[in-house]
Amino acid sequence: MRGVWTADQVRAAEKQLAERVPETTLMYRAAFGVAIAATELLREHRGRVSGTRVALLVGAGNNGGDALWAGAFLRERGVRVDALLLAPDRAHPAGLAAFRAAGGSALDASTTTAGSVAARADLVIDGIVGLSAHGPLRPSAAALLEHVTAPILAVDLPSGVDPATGEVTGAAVSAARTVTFGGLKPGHVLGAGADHSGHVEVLDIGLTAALGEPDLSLVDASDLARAWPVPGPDDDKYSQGVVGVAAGSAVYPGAAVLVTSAAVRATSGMVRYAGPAADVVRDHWPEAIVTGTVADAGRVQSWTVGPGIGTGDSGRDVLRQVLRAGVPTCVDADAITLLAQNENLWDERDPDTPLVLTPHAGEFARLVGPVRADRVASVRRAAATFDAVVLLKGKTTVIAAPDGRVLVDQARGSWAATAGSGDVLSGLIGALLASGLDPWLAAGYAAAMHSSAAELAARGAPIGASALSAAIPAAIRRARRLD
Ligand SMILES: NC(=O)C1=CN([C@@H]2O[C@H](COP(=O)(O)OP(=O)(O)OC[C@H]3O[C@@H](n4cnc5c(N)ncnc54)[C@H](O)[C@@H]3O)[C@@H](O)[C@H]2O)[C@@H](O)CC1
Ligand SMILES: Nc1ncnc2c1ncn2[C@@H]1O[C@H](COP(=O)(O)OP(=O)(O)O)[C@@H](O)[C@H]1O
Ligand SMILES: [K+]
Repeated sequence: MRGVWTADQVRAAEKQLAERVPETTLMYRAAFGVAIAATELLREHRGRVSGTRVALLVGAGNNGGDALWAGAFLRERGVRVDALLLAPDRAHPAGLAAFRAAGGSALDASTTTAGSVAARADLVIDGIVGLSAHGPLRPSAAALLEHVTAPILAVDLPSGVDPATGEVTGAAVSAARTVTFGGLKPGHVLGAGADHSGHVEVLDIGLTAALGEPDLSLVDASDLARAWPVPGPDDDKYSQGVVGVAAGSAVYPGAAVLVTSAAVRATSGMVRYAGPAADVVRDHWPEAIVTGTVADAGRVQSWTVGPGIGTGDSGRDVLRQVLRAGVPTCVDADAITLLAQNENLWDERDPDTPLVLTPHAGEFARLVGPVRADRVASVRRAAATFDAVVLLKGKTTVIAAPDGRVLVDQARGSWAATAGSGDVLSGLIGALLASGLDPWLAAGYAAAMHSSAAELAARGAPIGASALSAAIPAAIRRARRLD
């Protein structure tokens, strides 16, 4: 897993390090890394380094200091570097002195020539604001940015992106690449921040070891490869877990088929379907064992309940029976709405039964009120409130455990935004729960595999949920590096 640390954690690590390493040394290391990345981008886009033009957008703090020092290094490589100072009186003094000593030219960003300097650059380095950013870019920085056509290299974070939430509420830098220090920050991986950051490179600069436990984690392909259950020599049809699917209705048989499809494809465990769409499910998935009711389903190691069951009496009865079964359960779609509308249904749950709730934003609002701008905080709170894993869907999927652990899955595209794709996700989660995975990891791994399957299925053109489901084996192969 890749860790993500908050600005406060980075500052604490810096403070701890300050006893041994002077602040200027850290800045020097950071700036050197920025300069190297700049030379790589120049070579990529202009075919050379020497003789190119770089413009620095320099704000009032240390982020601007990093940019100025990087500019000084670039001067040594024969680059013409202009620093556009957004707060000339507060530009980092040592950085500015080093930059000028190296032959860099600095001008007030409010002068009329600043725009044309920004427009002529082969590369722009964004040192406007970093960890201490609040709100969108100030108007002066936003106006300057409008002149830029060259690729932008962001120092630490793309300016205008909220470092804590990834939120973009106005003008913001869209970087081709971001060089950050110590570890990833929430602003790189959440919401619009992920797209604004471009390719993110993490430089240790001596901070990483002092960061402690990450605030959030990202699932990477190696986690999926290691943890995804595949049958071994001693496995049989029961040993990877039996998944129960309580989904669909006479009106919505498709939901039952989609959940079942994902559960069948995710692992080699057995799938039992229970509900009014039994015939339709059998027609599509002869390997599933089907019955008309949850009571007749037999033993399972997990349930997925909700998609297409409706929010009326019959749906309520289904949910009640599943909650009483006492096995790990993925509660999705109509089952979430039922829980929101009938608080007494919570009483049916044995407190030891792990639940994974998988709301989209609308269902989340029904459960606990609207998702706040700080999505992670919202989901963390909900997970603690319900003593359940809560997975909030969207391009950025946030998965929180009741103990506060959070996983984030950032989809590379939005191809999964199609009807029924949530049913596929809940089928995947059910299969991983049945295999015995920790519910938080089950939800996180399922979300990551789901977005990978969406990307593979789409390859640049819209898809339906059936195609997404059909790409699950390819996504598993890709994670296991077997494609
Ligand atoms: N913390 C660390 O360990 C290290 C930090 N370094 C650099 O230091 C940066 C943090 O520096 P600072 O704490 O001085 O603060 P910043 O440079 O992030 O911000 C400086 C000032 O910008 C202004 N500002 C805030 N929001 C703005 C907005 N939306 N638009 C325009 N201006 C805005 C504020 O007045 C703020 O105090 C990091 O991002 C990184 O680049 C590096 O030098 C290396 C080590
Ligand atoms: N804009 C988006 N980009 C990427 N993935 C998305 C986007 N919107 C939704 N998704 C994903 O698609 C799925 C949609 O689930 P859901 O809203 O329950 O749809 P349905 O009820 O039609 O199945 C979720 O896995 C969600 O994370
Ligand atoms: K920046």
